[in-house]
Amino acid sequence: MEPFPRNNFVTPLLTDLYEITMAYAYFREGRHLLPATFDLFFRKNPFQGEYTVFAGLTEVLHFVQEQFRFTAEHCAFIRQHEVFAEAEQLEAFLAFLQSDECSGQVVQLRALPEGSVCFPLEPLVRVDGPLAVCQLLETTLLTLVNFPSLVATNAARHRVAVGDRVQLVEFGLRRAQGPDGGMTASRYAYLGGFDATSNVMAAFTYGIPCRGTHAHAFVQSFVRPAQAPPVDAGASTERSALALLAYRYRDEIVDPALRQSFQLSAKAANESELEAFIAYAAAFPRAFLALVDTYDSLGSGVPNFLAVALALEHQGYKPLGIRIDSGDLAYISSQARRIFDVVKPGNKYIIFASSDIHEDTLYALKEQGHAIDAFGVGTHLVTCQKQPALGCVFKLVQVDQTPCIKVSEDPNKTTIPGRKRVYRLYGRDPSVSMIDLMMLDSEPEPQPGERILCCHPYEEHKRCYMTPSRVEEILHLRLINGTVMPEDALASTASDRDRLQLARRRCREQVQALRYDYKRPLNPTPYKVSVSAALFKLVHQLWLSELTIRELS
Ligand SMILES: Nc1ncnc2c1ncn2[C@@H]1O[C@H](COP(=O)(O)OP(=O)(O)OP(=O)(O)O)[C@@H](O)[C@H]1O
Ligand SMILES: O=P(O)(O)OC[C@H]1O[C@H](OP(=O)(O)OP(=O)(O)O)[C@H](O)[C@@H]1O
Ligand SMILES: O=C(O)c1cccnc1
Ligand SMILES: [Mg+2]
Repeated sequence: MEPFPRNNFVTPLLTDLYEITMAYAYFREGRHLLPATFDLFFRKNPFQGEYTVFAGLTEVLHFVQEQFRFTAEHCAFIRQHEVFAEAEQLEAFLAFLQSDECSGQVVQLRALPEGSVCFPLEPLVRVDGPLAVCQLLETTLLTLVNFPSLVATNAARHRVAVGDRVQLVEFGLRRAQGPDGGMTASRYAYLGGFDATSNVMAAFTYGIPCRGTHAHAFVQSFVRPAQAPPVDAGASTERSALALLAYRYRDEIVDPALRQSFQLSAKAANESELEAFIAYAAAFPRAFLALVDTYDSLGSGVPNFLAVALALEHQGYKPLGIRIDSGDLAYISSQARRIFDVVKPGNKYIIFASSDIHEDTLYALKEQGHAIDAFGVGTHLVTCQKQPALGCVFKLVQVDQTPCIKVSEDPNKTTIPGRKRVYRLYGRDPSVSMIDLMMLDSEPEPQPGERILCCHPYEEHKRCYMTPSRVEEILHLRLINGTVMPEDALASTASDRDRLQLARRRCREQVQALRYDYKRPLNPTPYKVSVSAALFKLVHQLWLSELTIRELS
C-alpha cells in the first residue's frame, strides 16, 4: 500500500521566522548543541470539555524523519532575509542547518499513541535533542498536532452525543478552511469516530468510506415536469416501467385513509420532484436516497419518495431512504417514520438529516426523540466553530541537564519542568482510568497494588493517594537515531491506512472507556492530572528560585 501523499508545504520552512533567528543566536553562542527537552502540551481542553483526542502523530513522525532537511534552496532564501544581513556566522550556520547535525537523526521523540484520550498539562509529545534542532521543530509540530487533535476531539464529541448506532457522515469540504483544512478535517473526523466522508479526494487518499446523497439542484432542475406516462403505455424499458409504477403508487399512497391521518394531499406532491426522484432512482436503483425538503418534506417529498421506493421494490430493488435538510428535524423525521410504517410495514428505509448540525443540536434532538438514522455534519464539525483552535504549546523543560521553568501570573500557565514520564493509573476496575501521573525520568515507575501520592501540580492542598490496579506508561519512545519505532499493536510493515484505522479504533475504545461524567456535555468532571511528590517539589522550588522578591517602598 502506498504511503499517504503529503502536503508539499510541510518542509523545515513551514515555521515562524523566530525559530530560525533563535537557532542562529544559539549557534553564535555555541549553545545550539546543548542537550534539551521540550514538551508539547495544551492547558485547557477544547469545547468546554474535559477530554481531548490526540491526533497528528503519523504526520509528525514522518516530518521529523523524512522532511526535516534544510536544502540549499531553503538556505538561499534564509540568506536573503534582511534580518541576517549582518550575521557574521551565517555561512557556518547555514552549513549546520544542512548537515546531519540538524536533522531527525539527532532527536528522540516520545509520544502518546495516536487516537489516545489525553488531558491538560501532560506532554503529548516529548522531544529530546540539541537545543537549536528542537527549537526549529516547534511551529511545525504544533501545526501538525493542533488542528488534527481539535477536529478528532470534535468528531469524538459528536459520536458521544449520538451513541454507537447512529451513522455520522462528514459533509464539510465546501465550508472548510481551504483545501488543506478540508482534507485534514475529513481525515481526523474519521479518526475521531465519523463513519464516512462525502470528500472524494479524502476517501481516495486515506481510504475513508465515501458516501453521499443528492442536492436540491437535482430536484429543482426538473422544474418542468415531463408528461406523466399514459397508464396503459407498454413498459418498453426498465426506466419507463419505473416511471409508470411510480405514478401508479403515487396515486395509491395518497389514499383517503393516509390523507386523513397525515393530512397528505395529492395536489401537494410536486410532480417535478417526482420526476427528479424517478430519474435518480433509474440512475441508482440500488442506492436510491431522496432529498425530500426541496418543496415540502411531509406533503411532497415523503410521498414522492415512497411512490418511487415502492416502484423500485416492485422491480426487485431495495431503496435506501430519505434526507431531510431543513425544518424541525425531530418532528419531520418522526412523522416520516410513521408514514413509512403505514405505507410499507417492515420497511428498512433510513432517515438522513443534515443542516447546520452540531453537538448541541444532536443532544437537543435526542431529548426530543427523533427517528434519524444518520447525520450529515459539515460546517460546525470541520471549522470547529464552537472553538476554532486548540492551544497546544511547545515549551522548554530542561537544558544542559538542568530543569527549567516558565513562570506566569496565572499558575496554570507555569510550565512543569524536567524530563518526565507519564503514567495512566487504573482503579479497581482495570478498564477505567482514574488519574494521569507525571514523574521525573529518574524516579522508579509506580507499581500496581502500591499506594502512591499524587499531587496537583500547583495547588498544594489538592493531593490524593492512589493504589492502582494497573499502570500504563503512555508516553512511548517513537523516534530514535532517525528510525521510527513501530507501535506495539502494528507490524513494522503497516501502512498509513493501517495506522489510521488503529488510531480510530483506539480513539473509540478509549472514549468509550472514559467515565460518563468526564464526557457529559454540561459541566463535566475534570479528569485528575497530577505530579509525583518529587516533581511537585521541583516545580515549587524552581518557581520560587526563578522569581525575584519585589522591593516595595
Ligand atoms: N428539533 C430540533 N431541535 C433543535 N434544533 C433543530 C431541530 N430541528 C432543526 N434544528 C436545527 O435548527 C436550525 C434550523 O436552521 P434554520 O432555521 O436556519 O433553517 P432550516 O430549517 O435549515 O431551513 P432553511 O435551510 O430552508 O432556511 C439548524 O441548525 C438545525 O440543525
Ligand atoms: O449544514 P452543514 O452542517 O454545513 O452541512 C452541509 C450542508 O451543505 C449542503 O447544503 P448547501 O451547501 O446546499 O447549503 P444550504 O445550507 O443552503 O443547504 C447540505 O445540504 C447541508 O445542508
Ligand atoms: O451527499 C450529500 O448529501 C452532501 C454532501 C456534501 C454536503 N452536503 C450534502
Ligand atoms: Mg443548510
